[in-house]
Amino acid sequence: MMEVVIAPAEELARLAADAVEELLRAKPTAALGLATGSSPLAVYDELARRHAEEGLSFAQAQGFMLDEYVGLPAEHPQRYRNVISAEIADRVAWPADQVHGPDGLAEDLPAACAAFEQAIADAGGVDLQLLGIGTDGHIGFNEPGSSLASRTRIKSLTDQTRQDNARFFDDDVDQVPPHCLTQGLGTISDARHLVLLATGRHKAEAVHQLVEGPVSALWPASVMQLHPHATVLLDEGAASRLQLADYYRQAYASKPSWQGL
Ligand SMILES: N[C@@H]1[C@@H](O)[C@H](O)[C@@H](COP(=O)(O)O)O[C@@H]1O
Repeated sequence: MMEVVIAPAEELARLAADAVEELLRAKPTAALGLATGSSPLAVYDELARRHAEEGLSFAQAQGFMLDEYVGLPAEHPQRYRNVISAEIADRVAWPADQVHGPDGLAEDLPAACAAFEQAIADAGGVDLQLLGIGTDGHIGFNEPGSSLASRTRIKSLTDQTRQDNARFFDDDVDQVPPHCLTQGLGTISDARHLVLLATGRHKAEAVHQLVEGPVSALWPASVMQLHPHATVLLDEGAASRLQLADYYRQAYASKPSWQGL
């Protein structure tokens, strides 16, 4: 089932944080899937606040990153492991050995991908996966053309994605690595709950294809239509091309208050 929620960005971040908090309070050892990019930042801010002010604990939780660049030096601030440490893990005192990612510096990259898949399996699978979406419809770094059944592997980034991410690399597209490791669409789909956040009109076409397009490798996020529990959190801009927006609003407005995401 896919649920679409259209609300102001602050409310979306609170809703996603509520889902994480509810999970952690019920299952302190839960496995959380962590996304990079701008989209989840407000969620991480809210989780950090709840950790500091309300005692929300990540001490027993496991974290699994979605993706990583290949070859960025260990200390590079844009290495996703460092981004995740700075944006969430360090702020909530999450023990570093409980936050896992595919190793973009490994000599043997396929072996690193397999080890990461094994770590997810050993943790019993991901309970809740946070996601953003690229303007070309990627989730993780599963670019258009990705197999809907793919597992963690090496991918080449599209020019579009490298241009989109150049803002994190001094606006210099040549500094954006051409390759990455990413959870596959099959890996992501195995998570028990998918929570995707998208804000801004530049995401509107990708969001329309995700929610209302045909399920197709051309718009990789559309694989979420096959998921039994997917939540899509959108602001007005990101929702601006949805054909059934009024229906989604009505369904959410009439939702029983006891029902979470
Ligand atoms: N690899 C990441 C994705 O995991 C992210 O969801 C997406 C959107 O990024 P943003 O949230 O900054 O728009 O692109 C990045 O390249």
